[in-house]
Amino acid sequence: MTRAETLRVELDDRSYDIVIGSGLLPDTGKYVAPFARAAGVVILTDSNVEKLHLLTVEASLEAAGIPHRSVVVPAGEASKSFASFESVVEQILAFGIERSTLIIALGGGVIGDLGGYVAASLLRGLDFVQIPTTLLSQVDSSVGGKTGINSKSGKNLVGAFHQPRLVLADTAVLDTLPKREMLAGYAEVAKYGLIDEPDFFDWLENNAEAVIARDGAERKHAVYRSCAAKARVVSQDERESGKRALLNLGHTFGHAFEAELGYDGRLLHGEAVAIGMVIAHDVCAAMGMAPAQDTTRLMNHLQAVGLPVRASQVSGVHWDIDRLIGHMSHDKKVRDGQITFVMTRGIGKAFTSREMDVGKMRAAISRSCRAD
Ligand SMILES: NC(=O)c1ccc[n+]([C@@H]2O[C@H](COP(=O)([O-])OP(=O)(O)OC[C@H]3O[C@@H](n4cnc5c(N)ncnc54)[C@H](O)[C@@H]3O)[C@@H](O)[C@H]2O)c1
Ligand SMILES: O=C(O)C(=O)C[C@@H](O)[C@H](O)[C@H](O)COP(=O)(O)O
Ligand SMILES: [Zn+2]
Repeated sequence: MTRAETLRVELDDRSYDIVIGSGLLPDTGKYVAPFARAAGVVILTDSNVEKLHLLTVEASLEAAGIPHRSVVVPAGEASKSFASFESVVEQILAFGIERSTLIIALGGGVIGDLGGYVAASLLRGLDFVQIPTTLLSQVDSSVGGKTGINSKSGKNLVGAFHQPRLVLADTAVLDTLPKREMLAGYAEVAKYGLIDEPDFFDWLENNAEAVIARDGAERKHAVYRSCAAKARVVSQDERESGKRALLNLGHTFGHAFEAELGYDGRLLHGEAVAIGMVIAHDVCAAMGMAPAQDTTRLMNHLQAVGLPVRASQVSGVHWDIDRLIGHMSHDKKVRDGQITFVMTRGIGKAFTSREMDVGKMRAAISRSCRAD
């Protein structure tokens, strides 16, 4: 077995490990065995990951004597839908499952969110294991138990908190990931530095290229550090009643862009988050609470790695600011009709507040949407 590092998400009654290493996928059976029963496992994956990595996982389960079946959905955000949820649930029920059947979500955040919600719903709750295969899912979505699908009204509006039993992150599988997807995941890596780890942001400024380019020590460090940050927050605030909301930095804006485009792939989640994080810094600078140089520093870094930093970079879209602000009203951080925003005093100094200057926010969104 390859050398792996293990982190633990500490929760009252459902603590679990995050195992991170290079070349773990062929050992899936050994890692999953403690959670698999005679009823076996159902692997949920998407049409891209099926071609690249499903056989490795199936062979490993075979070798470990674990009965398995697979369900494949089309790749992409559109699979986080009611239609896809129904189709997956019906296919799995037709297999004849039991409460001890284990679900494995093998794929990116779409598969993790959909698979986790399917697991939460089937027979009122099956155990599941996350095997994240994108940078985004390895550093963020596989950890923390937020599962769900999108609705016409907005992003992730239907779902459940359902923690996995194990997260198995093989950094070598990222070698097959397209560059654009790698960059989208990188936005969520940078997010941890921006929230409260300025030293990590400094490190990323010097090492981003290596993190993105190859399965080496830098990539493993970035995945480990991101998971450690997320595990810490989730252990303290599993259900987002306080600190966990910081993980939403840039998301109130980013989700509005995604919803407006109907999740059609013109803007990936991580790209939307990159643009949203810039808006968050920009509006806080305009409100006089953060140094304007930090917005510039953030934009320079994201641009240097190849991420979009303005909504105007999505070609052929004329953004309607009122509609974008309308989408924001569906944010899950709305209380008593008011959004709790993730604001910042500068890089590494994020905080939550309801004291948003709506005029300055509108201006910051407009600056992002305007080509210049
Ligand atoms: N639950 C959470 O806490 C959380 C956190 C962040 C994001 N999310 C959600 O995650 C989703 C985005 O996840 P994502 O960026 O992983 O997208 P994704 O799941 O769509 O994967 C991106 C693309 O990469 C392909 N792919 C996956 N692994 C591959 C591999 N190893 N090699 C080649 N291709 C591969 C997929 O088929 C897909 O086309 C969004 O829906 C977002 O809302 C959830
Ligand atoms: O885990 C969390 O908490 C996050 O907010 C992580 C985000 O990166 C992620 O996109 C999450 O799905 C957003 O959650 P939502 O509750 O705003 O839909
Ligand atoms: Zn996110």
